[in-house]
This record gives sequence, C-alpha cells and structure tokens, in this order.
Amino acid sequence: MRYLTAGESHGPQLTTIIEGLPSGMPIAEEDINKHLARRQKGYGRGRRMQIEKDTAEITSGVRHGKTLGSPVAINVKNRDWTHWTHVMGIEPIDEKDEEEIKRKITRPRPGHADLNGGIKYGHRDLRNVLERSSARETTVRVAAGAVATKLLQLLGIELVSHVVEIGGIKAKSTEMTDIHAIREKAEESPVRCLDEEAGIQMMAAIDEAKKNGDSLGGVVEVIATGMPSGVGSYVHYDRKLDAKIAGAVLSINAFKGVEFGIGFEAARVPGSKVHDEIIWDEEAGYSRKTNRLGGFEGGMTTGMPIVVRGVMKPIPTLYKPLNSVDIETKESFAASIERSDACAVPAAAVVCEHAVAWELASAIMDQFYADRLDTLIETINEQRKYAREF
Ligand SMILES: Cc1cc2nc3c(=O)[nH]c(=O)nc-3n(C[C@H](O)[C@H](O)[C@H](O)COP(=O)(O)O)c2cc1C
Ligand SMILES: C=C(O[C@@H]1CC(C(=O)O)=C[C@@H](OP(=O)(O)O)[C@H]1O)C(=O)O
Repeated sequence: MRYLTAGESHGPQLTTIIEGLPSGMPIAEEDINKHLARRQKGYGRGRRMQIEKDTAEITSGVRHGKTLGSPVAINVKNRDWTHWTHVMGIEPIDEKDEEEIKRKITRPRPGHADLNGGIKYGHRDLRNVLERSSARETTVRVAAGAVATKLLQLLGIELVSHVVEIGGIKAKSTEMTDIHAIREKAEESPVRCLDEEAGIQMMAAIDEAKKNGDSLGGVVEVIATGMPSGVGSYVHYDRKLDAKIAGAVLSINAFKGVEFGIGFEAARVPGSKVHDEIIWDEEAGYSRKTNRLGGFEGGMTTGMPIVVRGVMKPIPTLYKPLNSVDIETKESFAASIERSDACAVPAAAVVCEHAVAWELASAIMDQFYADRLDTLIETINEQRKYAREF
C-alpha cells in the first residue's frame, strides 16, 4: 500500500491518493473528518486553526460507501486560500498592489526549512519553500492515516495517542490499560494529557511561552493494540517494522526523536529489567509478562501493544525575534512574524497516531496481501490462530 500527498499551505486544497487498499472496505467521509477535527484541536494553536474547518472529500475509489480496490483520492480544501489567491499567483494582480503582493520572502526563519530549501531548489522567494514545508500537509497525512485506521479497526486493531510531556512538564505514567478509556480521557483534555494536574501545568507553560513570544515542544505517545504477532521481519533491514515506524514518526514536521517501550531508558538498566518474559496460555497463546520493549522483537510485532513515543521540538516561528540573515542584503535582522502556533504538540500527537496507523496497515497489506477485505480478515484470523497454537 502506498500514498502520495500534494498541496501547498495557502493553495486551494490538499490531496492524497491511496493505492493498494482491498476492495469491499466500508469507508465514509465522516470516518476521516472525525480525525481531521481531532488534529485541529489542542491548546496553543495559532489563528490559522480558527479559519480552517478541515473536511474530506472522497473523489475516487469508493462507490456506495465501499472501496473498489482502485486508488482512493481525498481532497481537503484550504479555507484560508481565499485570502491568498493573489499571493499564490492564481488570480491576476491589481497593478497598484503588485509590488506588495509579489514581495519576496527573503528572511529565513531559524529552525524552519526556509534557508536550506531555498538554496536546494534555487528559490530566492522563500515562500516557494514554506508553502510545502508547512505542517499544513499533515492534514492529508491524517486523512490517509484515517483510512488506514478504519482498515485496522476492521481487523481488530485499535490506536490511541496522548501527550506525555510539554516544555519539560511530564505527565505521571498512566495506570490505565483499556485503550477506549485512554482515548476518552485524552479527548477530554485540551492538551491530550491523561494526567489532569500535569495537563493544567502544561497549559500554564504554554501561556507563559506565548506571553514571552516563545514556543514549546514535547513528547507524544501512540499505543496500538490487537496487532497479530510476526508482522515485519528480521530477515532484511528494510523489512523491520519498528524501523519503518521510526522513519514515519521522524518524517512528521518538527519530530526529532523516537523510542519504543522504555526506549532510551534501556541504555541505563541491566538486561533483566529490559527483556520481557515469555508466557503462554490456551486462550491468549504466547504473550509477555511485561511490555518494556513496546511490542517489537527482531523488527517484528510480538502481539503485545505497540508503544511508540515521538519527540517534537518547539515551533521555529517565534514572536520573540531570533537573529537570521536576509538572503538579498546579507544583513543580519531580528525575525518578526504575523502568526504562528505557540505549541502544536497535542495536534502532533494525532498526526503521529495516523503516521503509525499507516505503517501498521501498510505492513499488514504487504504481508497478508489480499484483493478483498473478507479474504484479508480470514487470513489475519488464521495467522492469529496459528501463532496462538505454535
Ligand atoms: C501540527 C504542527 C503544526 C506546526 N505549526 C507550526 C507553526 O505554526 N509555525 C512553525 O514555524 N512551525 C510549525 N510546525 C513545525 C514546522 O512545520 C517544522 O519545524 C518545519 O517544517 C521544519 O521541519 P523540521 O522541524 O522537521 O526540521 C508545526 C508542526 C506540526 C506537526
Ligand atoms: C496550517 C496548519 O499548520 C500550520 C503549520 C505551519 C508550519 O510552518 O508548519 C505554520 C502555520 O501556518 P500559517 O503560516 O498559515 O499560520 C500553521 O498554522 C495546520 O496544521 O493545518
């Protein structure tokens, strides 16, 4: 299974095309819209999110609510687009405004893609970089991930995401194990945090950062339950599913680190406190007494919950000016901006959830390839039975 995305942040729309879905899978725009709405929420977002109301339009690959097996195309309109038609060069420019509208962006923001992208593609107007490097693109990554999520749900696999840290404030580790309860609690919190006390402190930290013209990053966690064991492979480096998930997480704008289970803590404790003891019973088959490795051994799923964490750096566009260099004059300047998010960690948790969902669904389709949903369900159930009895 594969997907492409296209679209600029202030262009008319974003698009994704998904290829490789089985036929006969029920999918409705609402299955996507509910996740698009989750991505738009979150304490610390800027004014752009008040303008947008992301909704998906499925324009191909689905008939009478079911996939045909052909590519599925999904569009999400940018509402802000109407304010940018001149700047984006789609509508003719009124002569008196021409100079203002065509004014190039020549001042790269430290930490964003502006300068590197400009040099790489030869864009002396840095708008040509920022339009695509913007995390607006994550809208359609969530749309593709929502389709993957639907497929996973039909196979008995569920995902949830929550925020475990913002600006150095850490949530107490959760004792909740029921994925539906975790989901409900995360949805109730403006920062998607399961620890209410920490959530309040996170919001205060975001307010403080905003007041100071600064921004905050954090850590998000995604949990996936119900994956059959043995998905991915140890036989070749590029078939290791944990590595694919790590790549997908790091490909999200501003994500700089990833860990599974106890993650970096594994470097600090002996093996007896890292490896999970193996047990077996008739009903569940093989499982692990603990899940410190976060659902992976040898690049393959163990059948235990997958626990992935991603680190997001603080947003680069700051109201508090940082020094940079104008590419036209080569003079140093202190950057000033019009609008930006102060913290997008809660939204990024939803993006991360969908990036992981895509990798899981895609790995399942690679391994248990089926043209039809009904045969896919049969094959997966057979695999579960085989692994239980092995
Ligand atoms: C949901 C989300 C919202 C973001 N919002 C902003 C923003 O408002 N302003 C900004 O400068 N960067 C924002 N970013 C981060 C930039 O897109 C990112 O830092 C940039 O693309 C450079 O890529 P890199 O940080 O991965 O190197 C956001 C990221 C995500 C995931
Ligand atoms: C539009 C979204 O996020 C944007 C990501 C982003 C960036 O530089 O990454 C910059 C901001 O866009 P603008 O410059 O238009 O205010 C964010 O609002 C979104 O998440 O849908």
